[in-house]
Amino acid sequence: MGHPEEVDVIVCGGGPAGSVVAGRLAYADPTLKVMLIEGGANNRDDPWVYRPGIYVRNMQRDGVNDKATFYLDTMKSSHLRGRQSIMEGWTANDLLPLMKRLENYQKPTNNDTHGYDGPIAISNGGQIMPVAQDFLRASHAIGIPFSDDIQDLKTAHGAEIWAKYINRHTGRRSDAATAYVHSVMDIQSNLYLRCNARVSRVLFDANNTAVGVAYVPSRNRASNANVVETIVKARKMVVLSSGTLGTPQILERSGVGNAELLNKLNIPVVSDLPGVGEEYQDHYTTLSVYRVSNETQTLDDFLRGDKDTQKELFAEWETSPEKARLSSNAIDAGFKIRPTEEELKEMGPEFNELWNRYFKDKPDKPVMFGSIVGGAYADHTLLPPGKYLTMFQYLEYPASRGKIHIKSANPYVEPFFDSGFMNNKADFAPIRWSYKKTREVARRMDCFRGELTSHHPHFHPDSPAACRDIDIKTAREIYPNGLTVGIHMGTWHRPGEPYDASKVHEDIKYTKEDDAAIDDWIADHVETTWHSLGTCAMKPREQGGVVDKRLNVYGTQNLKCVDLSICPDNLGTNTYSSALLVGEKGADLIAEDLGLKLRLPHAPVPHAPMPTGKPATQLVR
Ligand SMILES: Cc1cc2nc3c(=O)[nH]c(=O)nc-3n(C[C@H](O)[C@H](O)[C@H](O)COP(=O)(O)OP(=O)(O)OC[C@H]3O[C@@H](n4cnc5c(N)ncnc54)[C@H](O)[C@@H]3O)c2cc1C
Repeated sequence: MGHPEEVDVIVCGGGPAGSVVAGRLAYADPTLKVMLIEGGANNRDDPWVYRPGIYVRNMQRDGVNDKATFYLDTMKSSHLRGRQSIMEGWTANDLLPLMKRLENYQKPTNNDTHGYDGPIAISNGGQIMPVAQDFLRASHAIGIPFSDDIQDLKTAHGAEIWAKYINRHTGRRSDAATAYVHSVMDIQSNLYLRCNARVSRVLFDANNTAVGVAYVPSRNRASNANVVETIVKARKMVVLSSGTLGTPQILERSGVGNAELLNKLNIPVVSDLPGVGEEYQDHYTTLSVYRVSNETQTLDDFLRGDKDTQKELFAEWETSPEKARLSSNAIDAGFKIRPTEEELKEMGPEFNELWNRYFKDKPDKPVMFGSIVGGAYADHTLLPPGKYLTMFQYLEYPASRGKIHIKSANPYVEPFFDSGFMNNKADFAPIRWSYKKTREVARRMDCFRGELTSHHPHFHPDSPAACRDIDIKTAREIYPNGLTVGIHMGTWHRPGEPYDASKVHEDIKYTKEDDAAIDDWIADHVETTWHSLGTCAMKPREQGGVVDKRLNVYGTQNLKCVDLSICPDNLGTNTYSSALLVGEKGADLIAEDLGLKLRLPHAPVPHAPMPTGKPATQLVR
């Protein structure tokens, strides 16, 4: 049966926030017709989505990846910082019940910040790699204490076995669509899911009331590349949940944005909101890769495509997914950190100014996150053989800002995007500091066998801080019959001594030149964590706000934004949680507007098909 041309509520975008809104509303009232329009493919029971250990496959830029859209910086720019106060109804105390409502927390805990019967399972995954314990011991040795929960809304300096959105009973990723959308579609018929469809614009009546949307196929294969739109009407509400990068583009194509830009593009102005698409934020990441001993358990052979290893790991999944190695993403431990007084002195005036203004009196705000991956998080065709671990350094509250704007009313035209990364100098010091911290942790791990020099700052070869690659003993174990093992011409390969972690007590000393080398490396390699937020901020209109505290878009009716674009400031969290939370809050607000009561707990989460012991189809799409 075809989908209706008119429904009650249209949700545009089926990421975590949109899935929560669509699923919660549809489940609340089986007579309410809800349509969820999603640009990507349906993920229902897709083994390339639900197995945590293969997630990198979904990030390959191979041209046929229907699970990702890639945004490339088109220009550079510079922005100033503008922190905002919290709006009424959005304090941690207001949101805590909603955080609990979404969780099915499966870790032991000593605090009361978690929920136990929500749709999203959280656990350590089925297997914890031994490098995680090695990491925790080494972190403790440099003053980062162990905690059993650094996500308790208070801890800002501590290390833990990393919690993940994985159901420990099934080994599966706890994705929002399965939890909130497929669960409802299994038992009710009022939720319509339209995938591979890109919302081009919102339709308004003469009073600026949203009355529907137009969408186009995600890929334009129409004759003459014409834009062929389909219209769906919404009787009650249009919700934009297309994410930090998608939502502002839809608004601008609909006439909601900076009037100057819209006039240039011949788009009739519905609401002049210069804040649309501005203040883009992210968590910035750099990653450094280390050599580890050949006995260390890592995912390298699996990731580089070793056939026997892949066969073994896939087979393990098919028989007991709940404890298979693929039931984890190999990111098994991590920390949040704040600098000491001594460390602050070395972090320069720009960061100290930011510290005094923003962090000093907020002991629950971490400056950096760090985490360990049991394997090289890199293209393995570009790496030497052997085993690796990767240290991630994440900047939680960057001062830099970016922006995204459409270049055309045509939904297929790529936008202008400036991530703004590092355009505020204050962001260098914390990343530099945490590079040093993670390096000190790595050096103290039992498995450590040197730095993969290509993935570290290029210090002067004479500097005591210069990186040292794999020692010859470990290298010989990799190629016992190799005729070139141990030769080194020039300085690019500087083998370390055979390693003994128990002898590491002193921290590496860095000179000004060393710090400059780290900053160059940061500038060259800093990356997204895909924790994008902030382009349709919830704050007063006169301050550049786009939505009010009920998530209504200023100057319009029946139109809300519900996704991470609404965040006026950054978040020291994993943003998937925050997106789900914004979805829960949005669902509450819309239910109130429509006079509905949400039904709790949510519809049962489907986990079919249960493993049969036979390999599932490994479709490469
Ligand atoms: C590779 C990767 C790894 C990540 N790892 C982690 C992690 O380990 N932990 C963590 O907490 N977070 C992680 N994140 C971040 C997390 O996924 C995001 O913060 C979260 O998904 C944001 O949710 P959202 O609902 O605001 O928007 P999105 O997830 O961006 O959802 C928006 C949805 O709208 C769709 N869409 C966009 N434009 C249109 C349109 N015009 N019409 C219709 N549909 C549209 C998109 O296809 C998408 O499904 C990761 C993200 C990525 C990409």
